[in-house]
Amino acid sequence: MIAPAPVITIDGPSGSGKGTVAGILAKRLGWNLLDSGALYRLLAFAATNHGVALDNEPLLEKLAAHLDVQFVGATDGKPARIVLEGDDVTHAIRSETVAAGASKVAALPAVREALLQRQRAFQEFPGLVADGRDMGTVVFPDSPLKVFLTASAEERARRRYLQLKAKGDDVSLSGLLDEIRARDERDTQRAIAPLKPAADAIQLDSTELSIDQVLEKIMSEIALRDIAG
Ligand SMILES: Nc1ncnc2c1ncn2[C@@H]1O[C@H](COP(=O)(O)OP(=O)(O)OP(=O)(O)O)[C@@H](O)[C@H]1O
Ligand SMILES: Nc1ccn([C@H]2C[C@H](O)[C@@H](COP(=O)(O)O)O2)c(=O)n1
Repeated sequence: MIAPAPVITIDGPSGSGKGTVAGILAKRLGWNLLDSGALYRLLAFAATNHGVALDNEPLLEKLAAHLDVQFVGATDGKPARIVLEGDDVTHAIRSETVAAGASKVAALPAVREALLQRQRAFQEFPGLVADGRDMGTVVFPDSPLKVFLTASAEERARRRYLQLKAKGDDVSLSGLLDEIRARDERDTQRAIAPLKPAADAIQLDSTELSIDQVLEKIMSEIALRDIAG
């Protein structure tokens, strides 16, 4: 029997650097990338466009099962464009409003079930780097390397502040810290697939680490496990 493509999972709270690190790692290894948070963001965005309430589980389940989305091209390990129902929503789904909506729909069991196979379909050769909240605990429990990446809420808010300011968004540091804390609370306290480290995850606190230092630590775990050939 042929072994399935290897998966490296990177889970953690918002702003810990998962997406950044996963994108660079996927590019460096030449592997596929799954940004699972994008799927929850896309669902929240589509629901709002279609006038579906973010707590209407039966309708959200249907929408999730039939989500018409394409991840187009790839630069720096990330899709160049995300197209939802024919519209380019690459940037639109990155707002804090959409993030808060994503965190709400993600708490619904039927929604998570409807998105499960779509996420698993990303497991293709030569390998997959998957980032999210439950990649190591639920979606890819057999992953040979699970990383749980954290940072203090203050540092994550600071990073998000710099990121959004650089885009020209009018945001406040204290507002972002409140949003991050609210999202942490929802993501860790929900009944299904809560944000938590898998029992066999390695935990990395990036509060005082640069992106390169985080990558270096993960690369040495990859080498230790001889995962990437
Ligand atoms: N170790 C680090 N040091 C400094 N800045 C960092 C570090 N890691 C990530 N960043 C920056 O923090 C911001 C948020 O990072 P990123 O989007 O990767 O976080 P995330 O965990 O994927 O968040 P989300 O779950 O909300 O998508 C980005 O601007 C990124 O460049
Ligand atoms: N595997 C995942 C990925 C994401 N979510 C939810 C929780 C987050 O608050 C929201 C947005 O994710 P982000 O793009 O910020 O990583 O989606 C989840 O429940 N499970």
